[in-house]
Amino acid sequence: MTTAIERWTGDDPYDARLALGATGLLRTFNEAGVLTAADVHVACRTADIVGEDDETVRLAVALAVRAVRQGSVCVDLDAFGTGSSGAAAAPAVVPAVQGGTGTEPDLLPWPAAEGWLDRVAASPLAVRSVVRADLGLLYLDRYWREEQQVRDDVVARLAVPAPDVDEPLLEQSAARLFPGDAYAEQRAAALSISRRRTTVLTGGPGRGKTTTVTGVLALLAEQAERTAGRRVRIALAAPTGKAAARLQQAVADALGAPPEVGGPELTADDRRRLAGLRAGTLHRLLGRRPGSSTRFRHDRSNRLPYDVVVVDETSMVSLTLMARLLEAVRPDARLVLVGDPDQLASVEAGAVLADLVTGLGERDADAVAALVTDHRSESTAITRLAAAIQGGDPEAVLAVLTEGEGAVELVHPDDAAGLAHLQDELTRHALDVRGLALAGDAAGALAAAERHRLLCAHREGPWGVEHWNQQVERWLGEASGAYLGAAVGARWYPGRPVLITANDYGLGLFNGDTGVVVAEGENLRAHLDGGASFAVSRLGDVETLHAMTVHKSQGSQAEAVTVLLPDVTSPLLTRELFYTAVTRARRRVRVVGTPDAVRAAVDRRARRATGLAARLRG
Ligand SMILES: Nc1ncnc2c1ncn2[C@@H]1O[C@H](COP(=O)(O)OP(=O)(O)OP(=O)(O)O)[C@@H](O)[C@H]1O
Repeated sequence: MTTAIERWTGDDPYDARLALGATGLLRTFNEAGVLTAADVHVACRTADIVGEDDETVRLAVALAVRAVRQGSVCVDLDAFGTGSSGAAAAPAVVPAVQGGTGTEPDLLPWPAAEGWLDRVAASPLAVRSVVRADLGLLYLDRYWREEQQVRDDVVARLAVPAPDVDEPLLEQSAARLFPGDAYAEQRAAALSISRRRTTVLTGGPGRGKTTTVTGVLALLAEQAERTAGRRVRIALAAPTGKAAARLQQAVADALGAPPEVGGPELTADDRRRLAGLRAGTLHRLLGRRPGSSTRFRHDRSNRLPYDVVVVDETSMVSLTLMARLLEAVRPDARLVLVGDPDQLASVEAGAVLADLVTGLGERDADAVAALVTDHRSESTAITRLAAAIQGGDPEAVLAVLTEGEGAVELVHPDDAAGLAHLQDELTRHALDVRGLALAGDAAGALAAAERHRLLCAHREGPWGVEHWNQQVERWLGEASGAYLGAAVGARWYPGRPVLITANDYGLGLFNGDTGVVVAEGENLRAHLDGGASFAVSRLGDVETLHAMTVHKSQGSQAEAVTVLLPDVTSPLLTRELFYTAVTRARRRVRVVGTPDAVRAAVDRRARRATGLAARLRG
């Protein structure tokens, strides 16, 4: 085995992750913390049904189930087996968790890499399409089909003849909407998007993605009106409610903003043509189908009725959701996938945006438009920090963090004064939000909540969300002379920031929506970003949001951000996590962690095994 491997650890003989009935190889790998009970059970059940008793094949299937659980779409057995050369599409490269009770992964009886996948490919499990061996990788059937479908739909979209455009009009409007050298990069991207059916538009924070999208929409609306005499039908979507609300606000701001001197000029006609543009979640766009979480109302037989579909924060879109989106978009519609491929990938399996950028980019370079110029002047230190993380140079990252420009700082976890300062700031921030919420000022409380965000890698443990939520509630309670928080039986209180954790189509609530609980007379109401409000008794799946995970923070930003880096042994500590956390901040970033944790974060990649890039290339 050439790859470090993430394991669970524990010394409880009744741990639910232990598969008590397991035998042989699966038992050994389960006890070592490599496989969970669920991985073992799925492998055993499916193998039993087809009568497959080769233990190495069963182990391979269990590793494929495990891979999906960890965000990969498939597993590269070659990277695990002994005598392997360590293939490129390696499984998640993460450190072995120290102090496990079981055998160290390197000492486990891994099958020889040579011939392992071939045995699986010849097994009745592959013959009956339970698993698929393809591209040297092993897939569970569903993910293989989805990856194939995404590839086929993307390639089919590339083969559709280019849309008709009035070139002189396009050139003229592009020069008006993206004037001069300052907008040259965005103008080129906008022209390319306008002339194609499918484009991926990439760029980090502040690279001008929203400005480009707004300008493109104005170009296309003008083309539709002047050449076809009709309104262009536009859908704007993002994977979470929060990201959709942010997109909506950004587009509304761009449409409403007075033209800057030398900047883009949206005419009254542009504004009229785009008036009323609204953004929503991808789930809402595709339409719920009762009884199914993976199928939607709009699909291949009931396409979306839009000429242009723009998806923001595409890095958060899983393989499954991308498959559903691609089958629902009309083949002749323009599809613009916008995002930052350096961010963390989707919570569910896949790394679709990154795969599209590499795979599609190699197939058809014009299909990927990259914006690289930073237009944000608010904090150059944050920009430099993000660039240093992207560049993968730990010492450069530490240098930016310790230069002490005020906008970025590094606090050692043993620095008592630094932590006391953090406590003060968190308490003051929570008190501000509470004061406004007690006064019934919902808009003020929502705006105040956005001023600072505390981000953790983990949910549990001393550097996890649960601990820090309780901690802030205790400090807030002490400072305001009240008992606050679920820990003291007061789950709902004015000033409680909340995060919705499940979609509720009835109430129009989406996983990722955020808000604040506000006092209204005797009653408590949760006011959400985006305008809706509900009596707190109507909300089911909610968490407190004094702290949140970096994963959940994707698609949102705050004035200031504090990032709590976990210990170097944490498998979550990766470059993508660190970059995503830091780029949530608009003006100030405080990183709490040891220099070694910073180095480890920059050095480790959160790689996911997928075959999409290779499929798109081929
Ligand atoms: N070419 C440009 N010249 C000067 N300022 C620009 C240019 N393009 C965009 N801006 C300004 O830079 C800021 C960031 O632009 P924009 O919101 O389009 O970027 P973004 O990539 O969408 O950022 P985010 O990822 O944070 O949403 C905005 O204030 C915008 O007005």
